[in-house]
Amino acid sequence: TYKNYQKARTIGLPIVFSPFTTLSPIWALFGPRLGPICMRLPFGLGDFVRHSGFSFFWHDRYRMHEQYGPALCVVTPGDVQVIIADGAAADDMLARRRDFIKCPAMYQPLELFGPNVDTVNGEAWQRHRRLTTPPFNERNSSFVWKESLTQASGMLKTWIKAGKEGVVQTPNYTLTLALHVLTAAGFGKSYDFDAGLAMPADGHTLSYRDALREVLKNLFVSIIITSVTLPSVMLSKSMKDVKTAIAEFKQYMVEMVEEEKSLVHEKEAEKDNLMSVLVRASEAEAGGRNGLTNEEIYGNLFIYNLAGHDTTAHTLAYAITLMAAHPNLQTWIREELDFVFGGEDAVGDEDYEKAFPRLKRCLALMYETLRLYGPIVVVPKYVGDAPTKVKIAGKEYTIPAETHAPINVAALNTLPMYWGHDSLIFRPDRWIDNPNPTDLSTEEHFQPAPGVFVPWAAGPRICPGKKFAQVEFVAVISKIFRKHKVGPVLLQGETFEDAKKRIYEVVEDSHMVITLQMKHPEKVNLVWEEIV
Ligand code: HEM
Repeated sequence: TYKNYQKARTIGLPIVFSPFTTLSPIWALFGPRLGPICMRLPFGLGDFVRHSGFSFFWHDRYRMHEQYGPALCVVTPGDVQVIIADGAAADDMLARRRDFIKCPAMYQPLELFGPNVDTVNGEAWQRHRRLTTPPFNERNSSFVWKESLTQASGMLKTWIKAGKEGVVQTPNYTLTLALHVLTAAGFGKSYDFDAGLAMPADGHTLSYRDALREVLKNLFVSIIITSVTLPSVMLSKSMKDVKTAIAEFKQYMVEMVEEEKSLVHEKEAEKDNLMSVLVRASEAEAGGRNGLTNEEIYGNLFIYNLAGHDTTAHTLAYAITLMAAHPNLQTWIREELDFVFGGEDAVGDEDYEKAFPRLKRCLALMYETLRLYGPIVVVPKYVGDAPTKVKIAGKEYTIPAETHAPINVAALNTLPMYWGHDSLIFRPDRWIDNPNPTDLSTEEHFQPAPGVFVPWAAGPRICPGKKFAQVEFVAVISKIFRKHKVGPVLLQGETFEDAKKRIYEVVEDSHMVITLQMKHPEKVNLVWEEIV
């Protein structure tokens, strides 16, 4: 710790201590239980919890920066972290991918099917990025739009069927929806929203969707199983199921990629899904050293699924749960839906090109949900082999080699200096400039200063699925709120105001499980009704 303290002192930022290193498995395991207990210790002894682990960053929001300033150093026995919540510094760091890399030790576990665009740095990243970004084109967005509408219709039907008892566990539904959008728009495999276990393909024991769902649901176990060879007797039944799902999913990828490659050679047209475009982009370079190996293709196909699933699904779940607390916001969104789909120059539901750009309030709802309940709480950057300089609040600092430099997104999203004194209040209309109730076509989105609002990161490593997620979110919201409304099931003797308070308790009681999610969504059941 003393060595790390000396290293931190050279930086010149405020210093705090934590007994747990950034990647500490012990704290990852016990922190969620021990953290809240430690925080009650007297004399500020448990203060370290606030800067130990991403769940705690989220709960703290901007407060540690109010206390220590735009950046602080956390010294632990294993490393030094410089936590940064300064918009201009974040913008600069995100633009400099060579100076602020992804920590190899942190991302390597995500290579369970192969190296991919999310895990590599340097020249390798450039090659992966060049080939993995073309699939996210407008043809694909149009596909995402249509599939999201279809899935949302199915989801809404199930919700209406739940009647007055209400829908329990809204995130389970949005997870299914996001999975189905990915299987279709990502890989050309469509499923009905309420399909039970799907038929496995020939030679398989699980369907593609069910294999993928099992791997995503059990990511930690999947990582362990793929990184250590454990004898079969040491595996529990559920671990064996995960192992089967991993093998099945891999086999599906092998088959899909092989088939796509043979289609390329038969000169069959490219399809709109991510896999088809990725395989073709890579094949176009095959033979040269610039293509992707099969392992790299599998790695990227998996990372599309991993990065695109929980993120979008939980953002939708938070937005819908919060909307249940705000009937006035539902009216506000519906005003826009009536304007776009029912007004004088009405747009057809399926017309992605015309509808999506006009649904500014729907996208504002996504922005506001991401601001307060975004799935990614920090963007974890790392200074590699050589020290580097960064300007924080106008003053230059040198960050030593091998130092973590997480960008505190949860703090940037809530600092009153950027968002005003109501920064912790959920208010989607803060994103709309020129509000004019009589002419919605003049509404524009508010643009925060560079680096302040970076839920998808920014710069060269910005999330390539940003548009995919936006299109999916907006399509779903436009479908479910067009002719329906949602509210909480009231408990006995409860008023709507009490239920609203309960909703806020549930969304605030969140934690990080790779992404941010509610701990107990089952504490608010939601009733869906048609508007008559
Ligand atoms: C609301 C939804 C989403 C959010 C908030 C989000 C956020 C992010 C963030 C913050 C990063 C940078 C992470 C880092 O640097 O450590 C990232 C990277 C990435 N995201 Fe997303 N994402 C979302 C949806 C998606 C979707 C739908 C896909 C694909 C279908 C996707 C694919 C990726 C990939 C492949 C990367 C790695 C890019 C690179 O390192 O060059 N994401 N995302």
